[in-house]
Amino acid sequence: MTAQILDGKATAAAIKSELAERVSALTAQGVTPGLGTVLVGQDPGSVSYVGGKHRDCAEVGIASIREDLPETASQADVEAAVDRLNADPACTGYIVQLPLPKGIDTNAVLERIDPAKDADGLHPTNLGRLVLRVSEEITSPLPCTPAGIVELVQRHGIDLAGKDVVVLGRGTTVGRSIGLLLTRKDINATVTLTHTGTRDVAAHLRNADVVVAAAGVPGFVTPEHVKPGAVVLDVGVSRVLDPETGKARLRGDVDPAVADVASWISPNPGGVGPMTRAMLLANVVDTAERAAAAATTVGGV
Ligand SMILES: Nc1nc2c(c(=O)[nH]1)N[C@@H](CN(C=O)c1ccc(C(=O)N[C@@H](CCC(=O)O)C(=O)O)cc1)CN2
Repeated sequence: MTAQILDGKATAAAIKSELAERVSALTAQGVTPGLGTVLVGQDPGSVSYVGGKHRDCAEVGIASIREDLPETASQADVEAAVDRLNADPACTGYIVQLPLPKGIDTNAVLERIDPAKDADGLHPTNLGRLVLRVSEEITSPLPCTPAGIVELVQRHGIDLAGKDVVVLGRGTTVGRSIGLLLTRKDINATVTLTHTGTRDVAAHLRNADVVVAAAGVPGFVTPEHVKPGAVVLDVGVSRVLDPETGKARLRGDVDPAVADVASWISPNPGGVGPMTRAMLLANVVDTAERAAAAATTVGGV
C-alpha cells in the first residue's frame, strides 16, 4: 500500500483564497484586519515562522504589525509589547511566537493577551471555552495546529467520527488542545494522549486508526508502529544535520517508510505546517469579523 498524501500546501492555498474574499468584504466595510506578532530573540525557526506569517498576511490583504524584541528582553519588556498590541486599534488579532527564551514566564505573557485579540487561541479564556463547548459550534479562536489538522483531514473527505486517535506529545499548542477538539460532538473521535510518562507508546500506536505525531523526536513513528490503513499526521519538526551536505534539514516525527503502511499521510514539510499558518489567518479574519459585528451592534443597528 502507498499512502495518499494529505496535501497541506494545496489545502492551505485554497483556504487562503477563501479568506482573501472575506478580507475584501471586511475592507469594503472599512475594517482592515491586522495581525500583530511578538518575536523575542533570533531563534532561526521562530524568525522564519514569523516571517512566513507576515508574508501570508500580505497575500490575503491582512495588515502586519511587528514587535521584535532582543533575546535579552525582560519579562516587563515582553509584557509591554503585549500591552501595546492590546491597545493598538490597527491590530485586530495577534500572537506571541513560542517558545519564548528561558527566563520569560510564558503563561504570564499568554494570560496578558486580550482574549478578543488572541489569534492563537492560547489565552486561558479561549482554551477554557474549548473545554466548555463540548457540543456546540465554537465561536472563539482555536489553537492553529489542532484546527489545521482537523481541517486538513476533513477537506480530504476523511470522517473522524468513532475513530481511535493516538496523539504523541502533551504540549499546549498541539497535544493537550487537540484532544479537546477531536472529542467535540461534531467530530466525535476517541483520543488517547500519550507522552514521555506513557508505559507502552508502541502498543497504543499499533491500535490507532489515526496517529497525530507531535513528539519532536525525528523518525519516532516507524512502519512497525502503524496499523495498516491508518491515517498519519506528522506534526513534529526537528532540524537535523544532513551528513551528506553538512547542512541542517527538517525532519518530522514520522519515518517516511510509514507511507507503505498508512492509507493517508501528511508530508513534513508541506502538511500540517502550512495548515497551521492558514488557520492563524482564519482566526485573524474571524476575530476581525466578530469585532466588526460587535461594533455594528453597539452602533444601534
Ligand atoms: N505562538 C505560536 N507559536 C508556535 C506555534 C503556534 O501555533 N503558535 N506553532 C509552532 C511553529 N509554527 C507556528 O508558529 C509553525 C511551524 C511550522 C510551519 C510551517 O509552515 N512549516 C513548513 C516548513 C517550514 C520550513 O521550511 O522551515 C512546513 O511544514 O511545510 C508554520 C508555522 C511553534 N510555535
